[in-house]
Amino acid sequence: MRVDVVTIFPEYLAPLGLSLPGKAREAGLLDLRVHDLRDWTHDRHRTVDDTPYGGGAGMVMKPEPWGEALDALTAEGDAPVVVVPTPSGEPFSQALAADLASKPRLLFACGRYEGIDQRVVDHARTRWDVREVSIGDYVLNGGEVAALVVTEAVVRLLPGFMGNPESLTEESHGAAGLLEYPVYTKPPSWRDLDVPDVLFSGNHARIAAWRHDQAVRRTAERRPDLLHPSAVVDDLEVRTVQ
Ligand SMILES: N#Cc1c(-c2ccc3ccn(Cc4ccc(CN5CCOCC5)cc4)c3c2)n[nH]c1N
Repeated sequence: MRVDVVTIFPEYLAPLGLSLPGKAREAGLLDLRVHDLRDWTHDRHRTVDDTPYGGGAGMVMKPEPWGEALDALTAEGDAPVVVVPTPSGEPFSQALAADLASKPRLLFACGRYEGIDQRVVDHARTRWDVREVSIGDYVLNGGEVAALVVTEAVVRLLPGFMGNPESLTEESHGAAGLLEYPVYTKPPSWRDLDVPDVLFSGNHARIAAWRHDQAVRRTAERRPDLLHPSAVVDDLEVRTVQ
């Protein structure tokens, strides 16, 4: 997968060179290219913003640099999905991450200030698959954090990326749609807190049942919205009503 990120803060994307995305790049699974939007300006001050039509606080990102950047970056290679982080976007989800992971190329348009001139998105929609995405109901100062979040969530789903693909199926918001169960490691007792006995039983069926019950319990308590409406939570044991 090729991922292009266009931003006025290229250094913001440095963490993508670390940890898992970094390994993906070394393994050739991820071709990450970060671009400075100001490379597509032509004035002495490398201007990317201007005052908003209609008045209001703050500044808006000018369309011209974005148009030139998208033209240049899409002149070669696969047609990208253009991902535009925005507070007004579609909520990012594991399902959307899986959809994006199936694409050959993503191009993140990271805005700042009060956002990007709407005509940039409108014009992009005439040429590419555009996804306006929000990573949550809170306000950030720009799209770079979202690009980091979406890239990590997508890259870890790429075939051959995770050492143990089985771990992907057990995850929260994964196939089961439940939150993850509690995990433990050595020592068996720590500050008078013991690891649950079932995990020492060697009985894999019992352990699996205990883990499922813990996941159901946790989901019912913290994220009941993730439980299917047909599910009946009885003593925190979820049974789907036939
Ligand atoms: N993903 C994601 C995000 C973002 C995000 C993503 C991209 C950009 C680019 C600029 N900003 C700053 C910004 C803040 C607030 C507002 C709202 N406006 C309403 C009308 O009055 C003016 C203000 C707009 C732009 C961004 C924020 N925030 N939260 C998420 N989950």
